[in-house]
Amino acid sequence: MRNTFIDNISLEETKPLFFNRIEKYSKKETIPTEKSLGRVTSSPVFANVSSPNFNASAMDGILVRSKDTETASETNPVTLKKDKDFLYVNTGNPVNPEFDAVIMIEEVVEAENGDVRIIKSAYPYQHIRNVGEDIIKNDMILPSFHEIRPEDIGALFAGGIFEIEVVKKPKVAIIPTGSEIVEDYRNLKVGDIIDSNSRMFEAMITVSGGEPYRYSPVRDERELLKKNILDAVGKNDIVIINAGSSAGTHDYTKSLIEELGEVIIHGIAIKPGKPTILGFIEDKPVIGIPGYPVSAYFVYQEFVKSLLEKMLCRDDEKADIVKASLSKRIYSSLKHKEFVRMTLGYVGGKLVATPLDRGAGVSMSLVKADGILVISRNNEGHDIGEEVEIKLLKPLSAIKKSIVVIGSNDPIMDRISDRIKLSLSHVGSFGGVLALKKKETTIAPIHILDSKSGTYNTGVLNKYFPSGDAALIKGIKREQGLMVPKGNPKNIRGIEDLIRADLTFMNRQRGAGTRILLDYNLEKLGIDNNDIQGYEREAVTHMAAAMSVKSSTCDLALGVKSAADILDLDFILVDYEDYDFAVLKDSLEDERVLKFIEYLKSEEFSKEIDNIPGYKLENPGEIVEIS
Ligand SMILES: Nc1nc2c(c(=O)[nH]1)N[C@H]1C(S)=C(S)[C@@H](COP(=O)(O)OP(=O)(O)OC[C@H]3O[C@@H](n4cnc5c(N)ncnc54)[C@H](O)[C@@H]3O)O[C@H]1N2
Ligand code: MOO
Repeated sequence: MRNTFIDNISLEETKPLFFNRIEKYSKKETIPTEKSLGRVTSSPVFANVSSPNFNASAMDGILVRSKDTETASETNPVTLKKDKDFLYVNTGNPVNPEFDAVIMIEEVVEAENGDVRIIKSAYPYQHIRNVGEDIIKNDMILPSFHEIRPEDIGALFAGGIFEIEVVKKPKVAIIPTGSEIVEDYRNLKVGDIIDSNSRMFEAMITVSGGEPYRYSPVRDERELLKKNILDAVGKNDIVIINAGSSAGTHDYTKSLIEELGEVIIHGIAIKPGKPTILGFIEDKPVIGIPGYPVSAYFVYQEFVKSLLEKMLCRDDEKADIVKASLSKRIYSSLKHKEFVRMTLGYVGGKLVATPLDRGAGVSMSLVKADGILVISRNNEGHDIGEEVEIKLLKPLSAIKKSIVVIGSNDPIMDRISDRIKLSLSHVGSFGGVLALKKKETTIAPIHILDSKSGTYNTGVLNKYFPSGDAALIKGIKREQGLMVPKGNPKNIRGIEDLIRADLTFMNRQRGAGTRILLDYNLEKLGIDNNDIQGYEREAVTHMAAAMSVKSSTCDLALGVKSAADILDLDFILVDYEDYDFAVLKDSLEDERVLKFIEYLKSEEFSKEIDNIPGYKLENPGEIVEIS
């Protein structure tokens, strides 16, 4: 049976319908204070003892009676008799009740007979810490519903609190569902998906102050899922059911929540996360979270995190927001509110935001994201260059360190970014040149062949930066060639074979340097594009092109050797090309760019390249001026 009806209610309208039914969580437990980090107090905590609980010297020196010192001055020093008028004391020692002040040892002149002379009077209670200076017995150390921090633990111990009553961690059951979901990565069969979401939920629940309880993936069988849901509801405070939320034939979550309790919402106007289900069974919140990892992340953030915050009376944590200029146009549908993962970086003092992959299945877009752009439901998107607000996922100080790199893609960039923080966006060589022109990137990796001169990269910069404000940082030389299945079963020899009727090709997108190299070679050989099957099909990265060969979507594609190697494909060399870094001359003074150049010139980089077949170096880091 399919779920046919899915609501499309806004996130803003949904929240009160759900959260108004959630009550403050009242279960408590007493735990050792040293184990209380991150826990939430259930009631105010009052001190058992004062700190200090005696009058204590605040300095190393002598204990005196202040009235004995009243007349002391440089011209009229006062002598204090050993054992009678003063006692030696160290910082923290109790103050003998006979005395009422401390003079620091530096201000004391010691005579040979053991007496001392002082030249300054001491006022009553000078350098004495009174009983309870820090904490007085019965003072409130922490209020209720306070999240305990390391400094709180210190104060609790000082106040004699060795055990503390805290709110119990709400128990959150995670039930991953789907017959395709497996727990082991070995022997993966076609169709198997590793259960990654429930591992992410476990960590998120822990961060939110809950106690996760993860079930093993449940096969798509209605009765089995029902049994697991009932078990989870019996033992937990919140139940998350992952996947099976949509309209598939095996999506039982909604009908089971309906059967066992009540469904409040199925379908929210957000992307990703549309088929979310919110309901209650035995008054316990039950949330059906969509299966795609990115949908799972956002639905957790919007509902489960807020739920735990509300139950634990924690402040809802609001991300910091920054304004940034968009480096790409973003379209969005009026049907939903959208959460777009973005990378951020400073280019010439301006914060630039670039969207990452928007697919709900691309969990790496969350790993790479510096922030989130929320596009509201009544908004069709944003223009290139428009100023937008981004919710930060990383501190701005970390974002300031990274260099924005927009342009052509090469697997070597990931390796460089392991050393020098790069914020990478792959738009092809020409996209990089245009981004540089518009000052939206600091570095543009390019490999553009000038078909007249047969040289790389300088031609295009001469053309686009005629006033000479660009420069080229020499990068690497890489082998470009035909990627074909292992063993080259169709016996492909070179570019000339592209017109063979038994071969289908996969091209790269317009503007990609690899495509220009292809066209250059086709022209040299006098081949017409129209004679190539698949010329119009486009992959956006070398890896995507290699993947299409690996998955038999095509017979061959043009790309770099490293991509072919990663996927264990055969490779037929076409040419070496120059993969260099275009920059604006100004940024040659940017500290981050200087570090990048230094790394290209380093022994470490040269060793790294030596280990990867298909690359060679010729003066990496050298600056070529564009006249
Ligand atoms: N006809 C329609 N089809 C779909 C709709 C729709 O409205 N009409 N909505 C789409 C949207 S949007 C989403 S989101 C998904 C949600 O699907 P389900 O929640 O039913 O989840 P599945 O289809 O079972 O899985 C989706 C995807 O996620 C993977 N997955 C599932 N569990 C895990 C896990 N524990 N760890 C990692 N990955 C997991 C699963 O294998 C699938 O690839 O429905 C669309 N379809
Ligand atoms: O809304 Mo679904 O959550 O896009 O992938």
